[in-house]
Amino acid sequence: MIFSRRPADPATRLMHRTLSRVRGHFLRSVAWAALRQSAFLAMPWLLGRAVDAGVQAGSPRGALLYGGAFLAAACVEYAGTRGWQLWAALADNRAGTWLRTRLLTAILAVDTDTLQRRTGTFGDLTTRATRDVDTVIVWIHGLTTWVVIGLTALVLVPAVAGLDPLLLLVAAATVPVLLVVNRVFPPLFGRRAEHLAAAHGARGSAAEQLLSALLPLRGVGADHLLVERHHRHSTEVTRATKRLASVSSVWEAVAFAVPLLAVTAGLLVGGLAVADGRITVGALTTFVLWMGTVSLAVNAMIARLGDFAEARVAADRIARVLELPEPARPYVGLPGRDVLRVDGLTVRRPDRAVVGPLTLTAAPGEWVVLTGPTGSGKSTLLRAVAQLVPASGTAAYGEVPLARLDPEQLYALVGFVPEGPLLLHGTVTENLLLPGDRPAAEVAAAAHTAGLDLALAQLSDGLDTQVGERGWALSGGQRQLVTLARALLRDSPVLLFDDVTSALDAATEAAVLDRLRAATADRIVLFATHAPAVRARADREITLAAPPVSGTRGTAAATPTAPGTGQTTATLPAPAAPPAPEQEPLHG
Ligand SMILES: Nc1ncnc2c1ncn2[C@@H]1O[C@H](COP(=O)(O)OP(=O)(O)OP(=O)(O)O)[C@@H](O)[C@H]1O
Repeated sequence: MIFSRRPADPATRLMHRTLSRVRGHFLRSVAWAALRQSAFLAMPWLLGRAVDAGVQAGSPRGALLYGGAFLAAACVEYAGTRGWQLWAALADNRAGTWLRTRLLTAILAVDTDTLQRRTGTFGDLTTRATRDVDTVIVWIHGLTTWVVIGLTALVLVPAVAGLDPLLLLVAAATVPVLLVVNRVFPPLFGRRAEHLAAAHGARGSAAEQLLSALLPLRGVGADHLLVERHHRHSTEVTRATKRLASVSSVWEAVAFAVPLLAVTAGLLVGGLAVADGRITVGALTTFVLWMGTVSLAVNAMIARLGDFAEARVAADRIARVLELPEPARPYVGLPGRDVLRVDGLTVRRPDRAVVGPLTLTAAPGEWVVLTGPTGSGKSTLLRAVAQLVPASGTAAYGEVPLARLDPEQLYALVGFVPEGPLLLHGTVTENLLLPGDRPAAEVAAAAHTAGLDLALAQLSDGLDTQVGERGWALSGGQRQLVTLARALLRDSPVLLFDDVTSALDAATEAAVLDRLRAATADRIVLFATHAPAVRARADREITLAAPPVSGTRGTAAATPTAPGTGQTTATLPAPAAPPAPEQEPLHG
């Protein structure tokens, strides 16, 4: 049974699971489609009967009777088609929503390194959530057609045999040819569909980079490279589309021609049978019309096989993201205010120097600064504490390992502000309230602590200022402070700040840090920065050693130093190892 068998490979398993989510809608569409096809198949028979027995010279009775019967069949056909398409559309819509939700849930439950390993780039990930999901739902939409095809075969085999066994033989001669055709083409079609999906993913990435990096690269005169890269990938999509279309067009044309050849043969054989008096003209009419229906059914079958091949490729791409670990279950018994314990936290990445180990304990009210040379791993370790990159060692709040928390609990406990502030199109307030609604007084307090009154002083709309796409209508410092205020609003007992004051002038930075220090008297703050102003206000400082030269194993031991001194015990930094390219290089 289509819903109960457990298929082996992840793509087919995902397709089955998606279908079983919309079982009710699908079965309704099947019922309506069966009704429609029954009426559709009855029409040639009615026509044949009308020719043979119904329509007679001198009497309108037969014409009226068969005309009425034909109209009734047409009405049933209309109602059936409507019900079929309606339920199929509802099924595919619901399936698409379910798949996209699963995809988003899986993405949110996983760290960025793992996600990147599985999907390559964010542009490609977007393609999986859009084009690939759409491809799967096209398959779901078309699935009902198989019932129509099956019903056609079920009805027409005995019906054609009833007209004349010789006609059935002619119709049956098409089957082996069709089987061969449908064995030769699908593997080739599948390979080319796979190539096309990959080309779409690469173009999605290029489009994403074009939009996000155009401004910075225009500054160095490299924007044309992004445009060229997008163009190159578009050309590849066009090429892959043409290659797929060339297979599918031959496949479809050959498969469609076979039943038409059978009609030709049937006309000859049937015509001779009419001449012999073995069958009537009406029966021959019915046969020819039915073979027309067979042509349509074969055509639909080829289209559905193509949909299936493409959907398998798309489902495989989606399944590779969904294979990510299941989200953690909510942890019961979360402590109130407690200490943050980081023990031997180490990040290992292929072809990169080891980052860490980091070991520290911080109590509520403490500010700990993580400092060290460029590339020493400050941001990486902060992300590892926030569970955003996979790491060995532990980070725990009290006795609760952060790795065991579900995302909701983790984000309630740990607020992380990355180095590059990202805002969404809308007002400052809307950006502050992205994590959820908060009372106006709390918004005002967080905005004040983050120094938005200072940073937005020259903007007449204040917190109602439109920030523009990705916040580009604000200055770098303003953007940093909005993201800082947004994190403060979450009231998390642990705050991780990655160089969040790097774009501020000295006076604003000092004012913001003083307010922040006062507002976080009962919170743990971990700062990754070189900024002297932050280091001067910290209780403790941990200095990471310089990253080792590429190819060697890391020895980035963390060295604690005296509280508030701003002094480090690190030796002079060695030159940072150049990072291995992760994506297509910009040159060439
Ligand atoms: N997603 C990633 N995949 C692989 N390697 C990464 C990734 N992110 C960072 N790295 C590498 O980890 C190392 C540490 O980078 P990180 O950003 O943590 O340094 P940092 O000390 O914060 O530097 P800076 O002071 O410049 O902000 C670098 O060699 C970097 O190339």
